[in-house]
Amino acid sequence: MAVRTLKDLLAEGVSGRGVLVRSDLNVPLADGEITDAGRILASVPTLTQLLDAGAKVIVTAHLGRPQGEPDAALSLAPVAARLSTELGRNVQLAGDVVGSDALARAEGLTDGDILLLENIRFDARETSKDEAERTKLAKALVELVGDDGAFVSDGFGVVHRKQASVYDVAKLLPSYAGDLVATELDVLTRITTETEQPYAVVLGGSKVSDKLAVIEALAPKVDTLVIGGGMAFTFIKAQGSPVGDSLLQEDMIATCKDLLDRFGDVIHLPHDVVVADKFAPDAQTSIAMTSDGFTEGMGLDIGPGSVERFATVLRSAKTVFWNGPMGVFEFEKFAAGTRGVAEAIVAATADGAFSVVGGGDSAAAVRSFGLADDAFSHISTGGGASLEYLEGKELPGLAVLDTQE
Ligand SMILES: Nc1ncnc2c1ncn2[C@@H]1O[C@H](COP(=O)(O)OP(=O)(O)O)[C@@H](O)[C@H]1O
Ligand SMILES: O=C(OP(=O)(O)O)[C@H](O)COP(=O)(O)O
Repeated sequence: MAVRTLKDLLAEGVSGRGVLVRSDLNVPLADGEITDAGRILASVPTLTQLLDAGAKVIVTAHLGRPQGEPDAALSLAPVAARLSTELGRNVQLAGDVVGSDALARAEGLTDGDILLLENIRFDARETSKDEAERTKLAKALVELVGDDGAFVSDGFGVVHRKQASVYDVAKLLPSYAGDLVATELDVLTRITTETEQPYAVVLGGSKVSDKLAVIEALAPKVDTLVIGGGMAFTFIKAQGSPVGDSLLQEDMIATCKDLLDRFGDVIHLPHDVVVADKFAPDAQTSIAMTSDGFTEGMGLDIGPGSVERFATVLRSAKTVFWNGPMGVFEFEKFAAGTRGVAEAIVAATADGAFSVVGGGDSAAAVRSFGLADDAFSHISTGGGASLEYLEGKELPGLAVLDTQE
């Protein structure tokens, strides 16, 4: 694959040119406050180089999953403020995505200025399945940077999405991979080409349908597949136990049953879980064995016995990839599973394993436990993107950068 890089663009010269940068600034928020700025910090090197070289930088990014219309709770305003601090420059925030305010601000940029567009997913065309609709939005983005503009794809966490600001726009402008995308790919290439056994993958989190879809391709490649978090309950249900009001992907129960039949020796599921009477930090909790299941409440963490078992397999792994918290770690009562898994991976890393933690919330979790970034071999900004790469799938946001030279 031949991809032009940021270095190539800087060598061509960007002074006075409009450069559209797709970053992944999808950071976790609590009461409007950023709880982990990892993705913002990771976007800084590419942006700084472009600004120092005199580009007029326009950044586009998403926050959460709004339903194609403005949602004040998912405005990028807190992100613009934090990015200003990290860059040491004023980051203007447009009041819209590609509307009159964005256009006026883009026209007003001078060399070395930076503008952040409002949450791109406020525009329904961003995630449309209809290519013509996505192309219309991509064209509006191109208009903001002008005819001699360029596109830098730096949002690694979103390169697995065939979306207007990730994929379609790259067909319309000279396009380059940013430094973050290049760094992340280097690490993932190492995991896939220099994989030392035992190779363990740990999956959890709440994006259940996305992640169940990767297991089929991943299971034959790994020695151990540890499954916790919201992911686990569809498997537990497939084993025949009730799971109360836990996260459940009904239409995947049969698939999970089939996966267990074929990869039962590789897949490790929790045998106990922490059940809460409500989704709240002060919920009443109990431990349920998954062989019995539970009819009331919801499973919000793996149980203590499962933490021990998972930790034992992970401590002896030589390659580990982890995406998705084991429980609702944001509430202290449900953080023990994620903390236990994190500590086991740290111990394996200290013993020489190559470990990668990926995903916005997974990275936030390990930092919230006070574990140093260098306790792991790499903390990736992409969870789903990394998983799809490890699965061997073509990532649209990368494939579109291929110049086939
Ligand atoms: N059992 C569970 N029930 C509901 N939510 C869960 C459960 N376990 C984990 N989560 C939630 O999953 C979220 C992270 O999921 P996800 O976005 O898939 O991870 P990442 O961002 O690391 O890729 C966290 O906010 C966490 O609270
Ligand atoms: O948070 C993200 O992915 P992740 O949870 O897999 O790390 C990315 O910003 C992509 O978001 P999306 O899964 O809503 O497309």
